[in-house]
Amino acid sequence: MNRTAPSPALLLPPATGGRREEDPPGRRSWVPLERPLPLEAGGVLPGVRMAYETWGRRAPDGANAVLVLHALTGDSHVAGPAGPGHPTAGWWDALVGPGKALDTERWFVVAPNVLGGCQGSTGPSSHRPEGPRWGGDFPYLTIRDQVAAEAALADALGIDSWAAVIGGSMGGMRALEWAVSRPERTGALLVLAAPAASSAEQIAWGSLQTSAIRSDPGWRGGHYHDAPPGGGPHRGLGLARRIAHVTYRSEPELGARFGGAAQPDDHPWRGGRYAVESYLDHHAAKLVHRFDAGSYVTLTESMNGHDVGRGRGGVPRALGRARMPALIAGVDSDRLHLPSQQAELAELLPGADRLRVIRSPHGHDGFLIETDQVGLLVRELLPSPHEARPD
Ligand SMILES: CC(=O)SCCNC(=O)CCNC(=O)[C@H](O)C(C)(C)COP(=O)(O)OP(=O)(O)OC[C@H]1O[C@@H](n2cnc3c(N)ncnc32)[C@H](O)[C@@H]1OP(=O)(O)O
Ligand SMILES: N[C@@H](CCO)C(=O)O
Repeated sequence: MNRTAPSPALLLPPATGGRREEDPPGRRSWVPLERPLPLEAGGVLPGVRMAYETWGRRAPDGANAVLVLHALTGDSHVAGPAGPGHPTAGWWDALVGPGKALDTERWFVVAPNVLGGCQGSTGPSSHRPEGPRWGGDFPYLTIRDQVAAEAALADALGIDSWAAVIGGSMGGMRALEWAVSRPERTGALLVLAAPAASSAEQIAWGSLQTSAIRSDPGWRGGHYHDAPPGGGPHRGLGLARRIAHVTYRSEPELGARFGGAAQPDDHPWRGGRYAVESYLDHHAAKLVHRFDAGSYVTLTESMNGHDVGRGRGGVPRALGRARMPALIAGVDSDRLHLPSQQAELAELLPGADRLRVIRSPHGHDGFLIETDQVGLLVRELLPSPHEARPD
């Protein structure tokens, strides 16, 4: 068992209450969208900018471009060390680089920060074009809006069509939306641990998390970004992360790692914590220091509203449009995005053959942890070397 000392972050407020768009940019680039973005729920979002990172070299015709889409609290930093502008090391560092599954000698890998996020792209912590931060006035976004912004980014980068679109969890929802709404721009598809539509239970988990944030007095209707240091809803965000993290891991894993053990020197009988509580506190504290609560609410609501079949005659009909080669994978121990949901996708997508199963004790987070297995899927999906070279 890991014996990390209890983190004080939820007792002592963090310095900022969440990351802000002015943080050092690191290797990120930005593209401002030329026009206000029409939103599925009505209205437009003006002044959108999309942050992204790239690896490898773009072929003159852009045919070697691969789009990689991150999950809820991820960002554009798929590969590379932590550093200024990058609070965490690349979340798929094992997959992107020379000779790796996403071989940067061949592929031009592009990863945007999702619209509504807090790592460079426009979100609730961003300033309006001419005014204060959006805060609680930031509009409701759907997965479709996020993909529309990513398509505008692709336009700006001169990429007509992706050789492949790859994503897990919320990134998988967006990858699926790319395939259904823009099949001509999606050469191949890899969806990991994501459903065609969010289920009642997934919405229930999400709503517990947004309720935790909104019930924090520091939330102030979402208008907390200019509050004094630590005045934001960090307790609510920490609670949301604790709830979420349980759903990201499996019951057998938590049992094997922590069981009913007390955290050393912090026994529950003396007002202390169980080891598993300490573990959740640790993950909560880390998230509170690197993520904005407003973005967490916005993105969770986007996931809750995910339904690739909405207004398209239902899921089977919508998926029938996506005829590109597709691989659909689930994690066998995932209790949040159930493998049965991915089996449905594999059944209904014309270009998919069967469900691919990632074997992992770690639950939903297996799509982040089991990089050897994910790498094999990526290699299987991508066209052979002679079909895609930078020059
Ligand atoms: C697609 C995307 O981009 S999604 C974004 C991905 N990134 C994240 O989600 C960031 C948060 N991190 C995580 O969720 C996980 O660390 C993963 C999924 C990235 C990796 O999982 P694992 O390697 O299995 O890490 P695990 O869940 O065991 O956590 C390890 C941490 O818990 C700590 N820990 C373990 N036991 C305890 C305990 N009893 N008390 C306190 N802390 C503990 C460890 O010290 C370690 O801390 P560190 O990460 O600060 O070094
Ligand atoms: N650990 C991942 C899981 C969500 O899919 C995240 O925080 O984004």
